[in-house]
Amino acid sequence: MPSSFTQSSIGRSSENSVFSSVSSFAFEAPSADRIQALRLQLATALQTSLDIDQILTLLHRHLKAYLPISGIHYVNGDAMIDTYIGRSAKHRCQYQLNMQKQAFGDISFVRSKRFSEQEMAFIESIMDLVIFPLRNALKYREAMATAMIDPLTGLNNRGAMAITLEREMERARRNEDQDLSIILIDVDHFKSINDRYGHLAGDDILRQVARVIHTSVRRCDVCFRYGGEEFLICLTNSTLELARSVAERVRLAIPDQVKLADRERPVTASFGVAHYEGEADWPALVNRADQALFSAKDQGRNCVVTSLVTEQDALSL
Ligand SMILES: Nc1nc2c(ncn2[C@@H]2O[C@H](COP(=O)(O)OP(=O)(O)OP(=O)(O)O)[C@@H](O)[C@H]2O)c(=O)[nH]1
Repeated sequence: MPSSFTQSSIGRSSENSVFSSVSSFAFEAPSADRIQALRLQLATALQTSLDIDQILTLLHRHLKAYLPISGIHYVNGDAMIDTYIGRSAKHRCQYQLNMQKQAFGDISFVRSKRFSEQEMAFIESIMDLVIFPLRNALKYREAMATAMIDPLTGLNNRGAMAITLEREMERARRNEDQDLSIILIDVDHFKSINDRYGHLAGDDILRQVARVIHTSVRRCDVCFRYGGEEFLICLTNSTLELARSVAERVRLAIPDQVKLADRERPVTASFGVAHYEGEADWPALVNRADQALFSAKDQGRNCVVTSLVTEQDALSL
C-alpha cells in the first residue's frame, strides 16, 4: 500500500463552500476516542468487500450512527459509475477522491439540512479510509471486465457467455412465458482464408465479422466470440422465428460488409438457431444450435438452419 496518502488528497468541492455558519441542529463532535473506534470499525468493514455499492452501503450505515445523512452519491466518469445509496436530498458535501495524482471519482454526502464546518471536519477525519477500498474495488471491476473480453474482436468471450446464458436461462425458467433464443455462427471455409491470405488477414476478417454481428442486433442482445471462427448471439425475449430473421439479416450483411483484400470472393457464414426449451444447462442449449449449424454446413453453407424440438426430444430435456 502506498503510504503517501494525506488528508489533503481529498479535495473538498468549492460548491460546498457556501454553508450556514450555524448548523440547523446540534452536532456534537465525537471525542477523539470515539473517532478512533469508528475508524477501526469502518476500516474493518470496508475491506470486506470489492463491490462498490456494498462499500458505499457500509460507509452509509456506519456514518449514520454519528451524523444524520440521507444518502451517498458516488460518480466516476472514467469507470462509467453513477450510483446512489440511500435517499437523495437538497444539500451535499462533495469530495474529489485523489491518490498519487490519480482520480478515483467524486463522493457526495447528502441530506435535507446544511452541513456545518464541524460536520465536514468529522467526515474528512474518516475519508482516508474510504479511498483504499474504493480504489481496490475499481481495480477489481476493471480486471473482471478485461477478463470477460476477447482481445481480438472486442466481443465478450466464452467465459462471459457461460455466465450470461446461465443467467438468461434462469430468468426464462422463472418467467415461463419469456422466450430465449441463441444463434451460433461459423465463418465458412475460414481455414482456406488463412491459408490463402495469411493469419493476420484471417484475424482482420474475424474482427470485421464481429463488427457486423455486433451492429446487426438490438442493444439488449449480447454477442460473444465462442472460439476460433465461431460466434454466438444470445437474444432475450426472442422467439425462434425472430431469432431466425436476425440470423438471416446477419447472413446477408456479412458478404456485403466484410471485405477480403483482393475482393475476389465473398466471405460467408453458416448459422444454427435454437430456442430455449427448458434445457438443464447452457451446453445442452448450445449443443442444439451446434447441430443446426452442422446441418447448415451440410446443406452447402451460407444458410440458416433452426433446431426443431420434437415432442420426444422435449420429454428427454
Ligand atoms: N486467423 C485466425 N485463424 C483462426 C483463429 N482461430 C481459429 N482459426 C483458424 O480457423 C480455422 C477453422 O478451420 P475449420 O474448422 O477447418 O473450418 P473452416 O475452414 O471454416 O470450414 P467450414 O467451417 O467447414 O466451412 C483453422 O484453420 C484455425 O486455425 C484466429 O484467432 N485467427
